[in-house]
Amino acid sequence: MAPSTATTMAAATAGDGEVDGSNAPAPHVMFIPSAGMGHLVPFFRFVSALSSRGGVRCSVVTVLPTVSAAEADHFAGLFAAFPSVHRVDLNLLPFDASAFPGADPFLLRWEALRRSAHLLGQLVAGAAPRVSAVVTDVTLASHVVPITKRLRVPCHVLFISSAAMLSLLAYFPVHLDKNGKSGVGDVVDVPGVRAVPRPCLPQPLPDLDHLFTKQFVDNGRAIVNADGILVNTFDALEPAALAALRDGTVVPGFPPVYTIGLLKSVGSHSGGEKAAAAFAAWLGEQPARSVVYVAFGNRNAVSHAQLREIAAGLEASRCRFLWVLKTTVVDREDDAEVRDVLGDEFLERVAGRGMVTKGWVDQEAVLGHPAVGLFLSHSGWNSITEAAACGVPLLAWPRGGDHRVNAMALVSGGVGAWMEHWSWDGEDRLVTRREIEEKVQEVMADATVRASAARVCEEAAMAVAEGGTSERSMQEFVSKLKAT
Ligand SMILES: O=c1ccn([C@@H]2O[C@H](COP(=O)(O)OP(=O)(O)O[C@H]3O[C@H](CO)[C@@H](O)[C@H](O)[C@H]3O)[C@@H](O)[C@H]2O)c(=O)[nH]1
Repeated sequence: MAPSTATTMAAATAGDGEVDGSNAPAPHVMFIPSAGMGHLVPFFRFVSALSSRGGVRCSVVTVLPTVSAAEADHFAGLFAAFPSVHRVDLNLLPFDASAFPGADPFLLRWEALRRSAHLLGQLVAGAAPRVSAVVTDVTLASHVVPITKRLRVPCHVLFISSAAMLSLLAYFPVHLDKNGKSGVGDVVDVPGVRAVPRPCLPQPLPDLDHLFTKQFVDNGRAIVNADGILVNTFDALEPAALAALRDGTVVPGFPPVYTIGLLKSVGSHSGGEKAAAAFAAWLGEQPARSVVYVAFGNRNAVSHAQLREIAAGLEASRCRFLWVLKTTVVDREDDAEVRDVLGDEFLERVAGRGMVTKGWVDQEAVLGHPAVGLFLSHSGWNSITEAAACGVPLLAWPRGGDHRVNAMALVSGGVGAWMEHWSWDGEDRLVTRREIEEKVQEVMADATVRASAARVCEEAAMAVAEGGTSERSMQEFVSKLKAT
């Protein structure tokens, strides 16, 4: 198979690949990722993990055009690092977004992808060797699951958030059916897992006509018909949610749940080596556990007024910090300079003890650096899992979407603290510099939180080691693939 070559649909072939000891042809898994770095990063980690094990042919649908430069870089990085992973291009059909004024660009991309889903069906049906199984991103589940059923190809859903969030997704349609005209109500009580109060739900969810809600409900109904769900978590981190999903308490007849986490990068996928070297050099000069790493993911623009409070709070905390600052929703396509946002004077005052960047940072590497002692984060699930894998306590400041549900899971899992009353997107109140200063200082000094995060780190390592829960789950999944 030619490395890293794009194919047209008709020529989609995964090449000869490997065969297992029985001389049976290796199963061919076609991956269908979605958009947004928070979705692509774990998807690529899983493709890398599966590909590295050998004995499975992997092909990855690459949707063109990509939403951002960061996404394009990551696709290129995956195919360069794993030449045996086959690239299958899909050109999106034109999509008129005018019906959804002001909608989030990633939500629009998911909708465009969903409306091109029949093309995905042709890619699956036309591939050679025959596709033995599909792994789809959850955002496309309601379109991909029925297509694969028609084609009689097993379909697994890769769920890139917490098991807690998976339980909410699976149960939410049942909740709506039960509630009838009352709609969402004040609380969604997910059986066997937890009651999620309305203010902790993703913001658009109470609006049943919202595009997000429609996709959420459709996907929630569809995943029940998938052949399995792969979740980037591990049993000791979310025992209650996983047990309730597996034993049918959340939704009767729920498909098998495979815990495959915590996923880590294998090989190099991201650009920004120069920047990474600069941060590593600076981190290398800082005392152990002295730096607060501050980042709110790829999709969370924080208002300028709130950014100024964060800046003042970090400065007043007298802690060292590395801050990845973002002011727009699409990954890194952002023209404002750091000094335009924070001012030269601030940057001069914190010079030497604070680094601020708007570039792409290798977050996994930063969290793995011994100088980092705390992660002030929006609690996107990838950020939580990366911190957990490194034993870095997290101070969660949810901004939107699944963040508050994830924050509940991180607190019960022992990964860190959650500022429940700090406002998130759409709420007016600014979190003040004083609140940020005090909380950062408090959690930095909290030995109990630190010890708990260190314990989770050990448990995470055990889960993926030989005989660990996630390793066994992964083996079970691969055996199932080989049996198809
Ligand atoms: O400069 C950067 C910025 C981001 N990242 C990586 O990008 C990912 C960010 O993921 P996450 O922390 O989950 O945040 P979002 O980008 O906000 O992710 C989206 O997807 C997640 C998984 O579904 C959800 O939990 C989030 O709510 C949703 O916003 C992580 O792997 C980071 O390591 C970097 O490496 N460098």
